[in-house]
Amino acid sequence: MLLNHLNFTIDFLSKLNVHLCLLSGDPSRTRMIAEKYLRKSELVCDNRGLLCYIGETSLGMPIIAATSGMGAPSTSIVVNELAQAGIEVIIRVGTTGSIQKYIAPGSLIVNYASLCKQGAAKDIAPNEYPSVASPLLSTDLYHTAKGIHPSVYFGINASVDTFYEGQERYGNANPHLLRKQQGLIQEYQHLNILNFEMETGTLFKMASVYKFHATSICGVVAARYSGNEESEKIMHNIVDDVTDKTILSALKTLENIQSGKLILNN
Ligand SMILES: O=P(O)(O)O[C@H]1O[C@H](CO)[C@@H](O)[C@H]1O
Ligand SMILES: O=c1cc[nH]c(=O)[nH]1
Repeated sequence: MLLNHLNFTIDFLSKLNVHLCLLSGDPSRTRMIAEKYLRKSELVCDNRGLLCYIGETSLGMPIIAATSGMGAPSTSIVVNELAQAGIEVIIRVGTTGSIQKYIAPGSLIVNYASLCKQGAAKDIAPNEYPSVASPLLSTDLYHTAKGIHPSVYFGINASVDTFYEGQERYGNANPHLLRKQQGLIQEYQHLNILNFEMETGTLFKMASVYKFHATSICGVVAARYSGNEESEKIMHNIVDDVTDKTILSALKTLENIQSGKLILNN
């Protein structure tokens, strides 16, 4: 049977025995994972920009590189279908904006929990349901990333539904933010929330409800703490470097599972 949006069959993946996934918001990141980091990669889905590739890690074992698209609704569809296809471990490999002044662009952030302000997640679990990563997977990813990059942070993120209003951006089509959005960055600094992005919170809730393992690593491409209009924009010059480091870290953690070095509880 074909999955509805990922146009491969459940049987196809189960025959290949693929249970591990790297999930990117951006399809070009998915393609880069497949073409630059996986052996024998093969495109298995190109529906609606949701590119998915199957390939082998350096251990010669299969993984899937999949695309969530931007935001929770698209993520909820892709993750549900990946879970139907037997995926047991998902690492989100993303980009993010830093909220804390001590986290500079170019750093990496592993999130182990989210403040999940996402509408789609409310269809899956009550709002109060914790949005938490798999502890063992996240810890391994954090230590792995520390071995690859000097500047790695471990903490809570805010997953929101909008890139502009929900992340307190002023320099765009809507400079008149609702009162509840004004001062958000300062409030989140006091709450020790490290970063903004748009998928992790829903992914974590889905992982707990569906019983699979998930964590998230993002490269910091915007400094949202400075109040400076320029720094509100994505720093395209650092995207490639941080993307490489996030992918390398996440792949190594999946290889730790494949080699038996990392054993996840059920
Ligand atoms: O880089 P990706 O994985 O797309 O993640 C981040 O970038 C997008 C916004 O530009 C959102 O999807 C956000 O979560
Ligand atoms: O500032 C940013 C950067 C990437 N992704 C986001 O959601 N926000």
